[in-house]
Amino acid sequence: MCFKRILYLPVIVMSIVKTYEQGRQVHIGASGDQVGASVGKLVAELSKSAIATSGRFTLALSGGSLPKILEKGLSSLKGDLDFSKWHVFFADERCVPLDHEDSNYLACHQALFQHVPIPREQIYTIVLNTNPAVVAQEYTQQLISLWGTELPRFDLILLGMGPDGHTCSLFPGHALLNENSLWVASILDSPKPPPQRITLTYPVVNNAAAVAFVATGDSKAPLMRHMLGLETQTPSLPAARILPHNGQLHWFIDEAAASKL
Ligand SMILES: O=C(O)[C@H](O)[C@@H](O)[C@H](O)[C@H](O)COP(=O)(O)O
Repeated sequence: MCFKRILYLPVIVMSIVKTYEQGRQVHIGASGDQVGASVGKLVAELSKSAIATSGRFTLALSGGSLPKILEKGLSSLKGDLDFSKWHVFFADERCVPLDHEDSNYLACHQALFQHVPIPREQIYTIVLNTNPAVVAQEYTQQLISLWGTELPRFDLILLGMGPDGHTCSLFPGHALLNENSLWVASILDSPKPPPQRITLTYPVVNNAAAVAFVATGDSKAPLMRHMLGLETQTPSLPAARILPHNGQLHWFIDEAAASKL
């Protein structure tokens, strides 16, 4: 009797990676799960290489949909990563208590921090004050506690992009787009609620060793050509002005966001 051997191979569907203008690496995933898995893989790789060269991994996280997408990539972060060497900041944060439903810290806690052993004192959270400018000054001191007076150079900053082209809390047409001296600025009139926030500024974000945007869904599709340098718009939208001077720029998007490329 002849038995036919059937080999069942796991189907590993990888994101498609393409290179666009000025070296932007675009990773297109078929689903949110796949986008999350690819982002998780990058975080794991950069964590390992940063810890090998400098003994620590400095990361900044955003709010919006990013934490939940990152959660989908958690399995890439389990394993041999040394979370005791992680230092985590927020690319922007809403001026609300840490246990408020609008807090980016809370969203990141639920999606990531509660699952991995990052020392709590190495997760740099805002100290709330009625004056957001004071919150920004205090947060700057927290950056100084790690980098001294040198311009911070994050190993990785994870960003989202709003359908209006904002990123961090840098909104189109806002005066903060011209902020060149502060590392962390406050905003009182964010068009996306809540209105009071703090945000890293361009000098810090563009000094990162790597920046990765995570953008999914149809609402992001009309902006992608501009974001990847294929179409100019004057003035450039805030997210399109993120071009690290001496670092990598990644975009992790799903097929919906990629539909107009
Ligand atoms: O705190 C915030 O509001 C964010 O940090 C913000 O910059 C966000 O990343 C974008 O608005 C994209 O949000 P979505 O991913 O939800 O579209």
